Amino acid sequence: MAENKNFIIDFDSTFTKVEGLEALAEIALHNKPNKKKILEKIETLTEKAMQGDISFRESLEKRLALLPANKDHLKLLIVRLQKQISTSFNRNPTFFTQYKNSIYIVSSGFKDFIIPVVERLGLSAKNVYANTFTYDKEGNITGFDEDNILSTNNGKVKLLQQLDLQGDVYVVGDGYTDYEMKAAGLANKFYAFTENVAREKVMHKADHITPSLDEFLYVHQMNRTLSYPKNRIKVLLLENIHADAKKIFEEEGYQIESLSTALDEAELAEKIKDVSILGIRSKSLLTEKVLKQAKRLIGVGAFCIGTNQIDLEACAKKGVSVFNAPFSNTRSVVELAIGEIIFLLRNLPTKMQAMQDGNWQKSAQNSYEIRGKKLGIIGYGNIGAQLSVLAENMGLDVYYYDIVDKLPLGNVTKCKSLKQLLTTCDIISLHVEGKTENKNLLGEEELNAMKKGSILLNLSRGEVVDLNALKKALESGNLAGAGIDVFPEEPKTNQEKFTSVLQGMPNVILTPHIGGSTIEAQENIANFVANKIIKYVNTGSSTSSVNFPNLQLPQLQDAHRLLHIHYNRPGILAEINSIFGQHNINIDGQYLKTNQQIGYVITDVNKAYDEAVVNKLKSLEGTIKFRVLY
Ligand SMILES: NC(=O)C1=CN([C@@H]2O[C@H](COP(=O)(O)OP(=O)(O)OC[C@H]3O[C@@H](n4cnc5c(N)ncnc54)[C@H](O)[C@@H]3O)[C@@H](O)[C@H]2O)C=CC1
Ligand SMILES: O=C(O)C(=O)COP(=O)(O)O
Repeated sequence: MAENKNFIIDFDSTFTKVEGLEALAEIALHNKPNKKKILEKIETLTEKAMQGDISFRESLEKRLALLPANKDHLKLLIVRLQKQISTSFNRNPTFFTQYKNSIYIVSSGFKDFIIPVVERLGLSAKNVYANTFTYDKEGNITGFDEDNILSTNNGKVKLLQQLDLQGDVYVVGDGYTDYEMKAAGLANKFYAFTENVAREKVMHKADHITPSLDEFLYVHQMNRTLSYPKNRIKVLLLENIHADAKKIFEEEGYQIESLSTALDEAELAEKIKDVSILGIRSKSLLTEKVLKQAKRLIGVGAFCIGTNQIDLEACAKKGVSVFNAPFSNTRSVVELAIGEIIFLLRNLPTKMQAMQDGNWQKSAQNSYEIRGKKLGIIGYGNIGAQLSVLAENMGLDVYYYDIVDKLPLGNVTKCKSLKQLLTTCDIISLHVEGKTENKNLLGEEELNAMKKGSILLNLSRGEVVDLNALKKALESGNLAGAGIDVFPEEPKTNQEKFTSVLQGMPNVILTPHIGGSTIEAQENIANFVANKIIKYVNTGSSTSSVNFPNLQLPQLQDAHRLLHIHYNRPGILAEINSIFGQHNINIDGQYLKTNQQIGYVITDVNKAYDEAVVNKLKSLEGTIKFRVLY
């Protein structure tokens, strides 16, 4: 209850993102030649006092002596600080209006600039306890009111003793002097506020570290703008995902752990326990066994195209939405395939190795142009279709085979069967997904059906080709070469050894699953997937999720959004709406989509609703997950 709680809030680097005196020095020293040096001295003095290394009085006296500021500078400072109110403070205006009489700004800064800033969030001057400047006749700052208790050492403690507040006292601040109020027994708890600056020494003393005001309000179960503080969302990124993803999640306020390798099942099962968002690439297997341990998982990002490494159904049944990047690395795969086709038709792998060994093999034997050759693409999806366009432009005659009806682009010829494609083409390139049905799609029989002297590319998934059969086909001379980027068993890290039956074979290109490994692709993937996940967390929007019904949702406006994920069974929407009806809830908007496993219902309701509704929705039979957004 507000009447029993008092909130002591620091100003510099807590209420605002910056230190007031430092910002004032920036303004006052504008265009002055010694600006940098003086600013550095002022910052050092501030930091020393904040860390508790020198007395506050000493720091203040020294800082003001360095500061040639006047009232005009102060006016500019106020405008600047009003724009630099901490993000999470600005995000929670109702906290300030609702508790304005119980919030005290206690600062060693100066009322001259604090009051006009805190008034912006509805606080009044009478609840601001801070120092005041003294001025000369021209309005230059000459010093500070030395009788003010806050200008003395231990000033905040003495002030709080004088205030003699009744009820609980909670201190929120970033400095050591804020902690001292708790240490003196004058506050129940000290919350180290780290949104703008995180000081080890202060955090170490805190009862609770609060990376934003949202966390403080969440802990106290008070009225707030965000239902769940973002700093509580833990993200685990594996397999060297591009640094942009970490940056994007960090800017959103999430906690990130980033590893360069994949983890095995047992390691991942252990690590995933408190993770809300998992980011992986093609190596990490996300099995049902791992998912059993994932108590807080909301979303998974496959920072690649393939999702065969993820048990998508088990994820859906756990209410975990999975996102991938279906286009971002397609061009990179296509470019590598084109390069390999040229290399293999010119017999380059063999010739290059000979040069390395000191053998000069100038000859046109076994070397061909790609122009006019027949390229057969298995799997005419995003990669296959793009390859067909580029290859056709380079003069290849393109054929494709797909199990799904696909629009042929350009002059491409569609084959009715895999056999037709294999027996027609000089080059076969695989671009199918890695589902179980595609295991050994090209085995002995299919490889034998290929034209004599043809070449094979596999840049899709390792299991799709039987490598022992491929070895035989190469040895028999039926196949003249192969480019293989993916393998049934791939090392988890760059330190692990790689072995394959194809090692040492002539005219074979072996690459370490790098079809999509270009700077451009990795950067695009990081941005695409990270933003999709953030949108899902913030709005519930599941557009382009690979295992959830896709719902594109409007921006939430002055409403609560209730997200209900359930097993897909008849009648559940009616049951949900009957709960709303029983509680007289006004529905602003409702969105429903189902897939084979699950149903996803999103209901926007007006602000006021009974908590009992949430409990009823959560306990409705068939419920998998329930989230409230506001
Ligand atoms: N080497 C690498 O670094 C990379 C590998 N990939 C792999 O390439 C695969 C394909 O990527 P996209 O073209 O973006 O996927 P996509 O989903 O757009 O296309 C796959 C196509 O294969 C077809 N298909 C599936 N099974 C088939 C079969 N048995 N016979 C004929 N057609 C079949 C599907 O109907 C679909 O049209 C990914 O699933 C991934 O495994 C993707 C990116 C990078
Ligand atoms: O995008 C895909 O499916 C790939 O195979 C690329 O995987 P990677 O991100 O390189 O582990």
